[in-house]
Formats: sequence, structure tokens, C-alpha cells
Amino acid sequence: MSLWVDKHRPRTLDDLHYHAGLSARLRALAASGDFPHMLFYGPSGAGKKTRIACTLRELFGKGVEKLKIDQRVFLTPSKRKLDVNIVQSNFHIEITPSEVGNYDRVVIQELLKEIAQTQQVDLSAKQRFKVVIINEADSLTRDAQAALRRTMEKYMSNMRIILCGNSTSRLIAPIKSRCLLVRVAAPDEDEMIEVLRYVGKKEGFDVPDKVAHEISEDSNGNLRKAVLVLEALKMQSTDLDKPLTIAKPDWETYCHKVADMIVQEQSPQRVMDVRAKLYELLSHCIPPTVVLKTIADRVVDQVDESLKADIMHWAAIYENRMRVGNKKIFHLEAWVVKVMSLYKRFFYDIDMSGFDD
Ligand SMILES: Nc1ncnc2c1ncn2[C@@H]1O[C@H](COP(=O)(O)OP(=O)(O)OP(=O)(O)O)[C@@H](O)[C@H]1O
Repeated sequence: MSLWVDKHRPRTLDDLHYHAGLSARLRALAASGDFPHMLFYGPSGAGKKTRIACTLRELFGKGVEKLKIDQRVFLTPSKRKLDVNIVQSNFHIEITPSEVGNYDRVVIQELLKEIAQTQQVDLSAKQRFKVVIINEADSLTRDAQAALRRTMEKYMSNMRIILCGNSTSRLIAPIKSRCLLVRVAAPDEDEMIEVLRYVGKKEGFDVPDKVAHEISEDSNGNLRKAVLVLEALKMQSTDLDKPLTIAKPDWETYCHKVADMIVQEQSPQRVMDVRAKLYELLSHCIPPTVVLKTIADRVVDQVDESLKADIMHWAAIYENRMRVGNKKIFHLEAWVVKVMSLYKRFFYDIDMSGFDD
């Protein structure tokens, strides 16, 4: 059973519901024979990844939807092993370098070099180049950006880069100047309502106006959130007929509570309590990656500056393990334990430093 956000995600540029002008431009670029490096940016849930996937489909055809997931090991200069998950088709490859935190340069450098030096093997391929999608581009370190820039200069003939991120502000100018910048704005209220109606129709029901407005207002331009909420509401009340009495799905508040529990106490008992809550969330079909992200964001809001990066780093790692593995709950839990130990260690270090003085 897949969630509506996945089930009804547009697959082709023609299926995309809003920003029609942008879709037309992407179609023209894909047909031009002169496809550039690109940088897609915009707020979360605005439809960047969906639009990128549709563009790939336009470039390469249906074959690009046949995905494999590989684990790759990279070695840091100090011979530390980095495990990286890589999603790829015959025509493209997708990576999230922020998974490996400060070692992202190693991954960018090794992987891009490797891809750039291999020719497209599929002779029936519509394009001579492979596309490399780099997610969370705005969290690339300076080193990784410098490596990326060099690769972009050196190997253009058989590779195109598509960067995806929330904003362009943390990217160095030489990268921006080598990319076509594509801003994907959040859908406005009418556009969002149209998508909600469409999803409802596909599922065989009409979304009442009031519900559509409420959801759209609540979601702050995040279409993923809007569709998730629609699905959750529909599970609570099949008719969606009493919009005002329907309590908003409380999973966000629930995730926040879990985050608070993690910050308040770090003990085996607490891990057990948190586990129960996690099961509860997952059994309500809230996607585990969303649960992890919501909890992580809230934890990070409350902890010391020096811990934030580590906590997000581990969240990215476990998020990826979750995408690949079956037992989502194990990875969620492993992350919780990791955060608790980081947090405890932090206080321990403070105590010890006090001791030194
Ligand atoms: N043009 C569209 N028409 C209809 N539905 C869409 C469109 N774009 C996105 N969606 C829906 O919105 C959801 C979120 O889109 P997507 O994952 O592409 O957002 P994103 O901008 O990449 O988000 P994030 O930055 O958080 O990863 C998709 O799962 C899909 O169901």
C-alpha cells in the first residue's frame, strides 16, 4: 500500500498540475539537445523532486523509472569507510552527499569522476549524457562545492548535474553561474486545492470545499503535507462531512512530544517509552521519514548549538537507511538512541570540563 503522495505523484511533465510555464520550459530544454546543468530550488514540498523526475522521464523515457539501490563504500583520506546509498537507473544517479556530513567532498569527487569517465553504455539511450542528481545541495560543504565546480568545468560532455535544495544562498557563485537556476515556488491556495481535488477524485470521493481550504491553509505551501493530511483525515472520517469537528491529525504535535521526551531524559526506560510512541505514529501511516524529520527538527530547536549539526547528520544517515531497509522502526529507534547518547555525552563533557578547572 503506498501513500497518496507517492501513488498520485505526477510522472510526466504533462501530468504536473501547476507552474505550466515552467513545465513547458523544461520540456523545451529536454528536447533542445543542449541540456544544461541545473539548480532546482524552492521550499519544502513545493514539488522540486517531482519536477526533476518528470524532466528525467522527458529526457530518457520510461526506462528512467527503473530504479536500483546500491550501497557504495568510499574511503576518506584517513582510510575511514563511508557507506553511501545510491539510487540509480541506467540513465541517472541520485545522491545525498550530506549523509556523510563533512566527508561529502570525498563522495562528490570519487563518484562524479567515475561517472564522467564512463560512457553511456545503453546504446539505445536518447541522450549521450548521464544525469547526476545531488539532493540537499545547500548543505554541501565548501570543499565539496569546490570539487563539484572542478568536475563541472572538466567533464561536461557526458554528464549533467541537477542540484536540488531549498535556497541558492549557500552555494558558491561559480556553481550557480554554471547552472540554469529553476525556482520552484510553492503552489498557491487555488493550485493546492486543485491537486487535493484531483487526488480525491482518483480515490473516488469529492473533497468538500471547506476541508480543501482548511488543509491548504494549514499546510503553508507544502503540498506533501497537504496530501498527507488529506489522507489522514479521510482515514479518520470517511465522509469528510463534518470538517469543523474533525480534529486536525495530531501527528505533528505527537512528534513534538516525542522530541521533548528525548531531550528531557536519556535512559533505557525512555527509549522504551519513545519506541511505543513511534509504533503509534507508524501505525497511523505517517511516513517514517516524515516522523524522523519532524522529531529531529524539534530536537535541534532545543539543544545546544554544538550538537545541532551532529543530530541532523545522524538523522540524514538513518533516513537513508530507512529508505533502503525494511524495518523502519529499527532505524528510527537507532537514531533516537544515538541522539540520546550524543546528548548525554555533551553534559558529561561539560561536567568534566568543570572538573578540570
Ligand atoms: N505539480 C504537481 N502536481 C501535483 N502534485 C504534485 C506536484 N508536485 C508535487 N506534487 C505532490 O507533492 C508531493 C511533494 O513533492 P516533492 O517531493 O517533489 O517536493 P520537494 O519540493 O522535492 O520537497 P522536499 O524539498 O521537502 O524534498 C509529491 O509527493 C507529489 O505527490
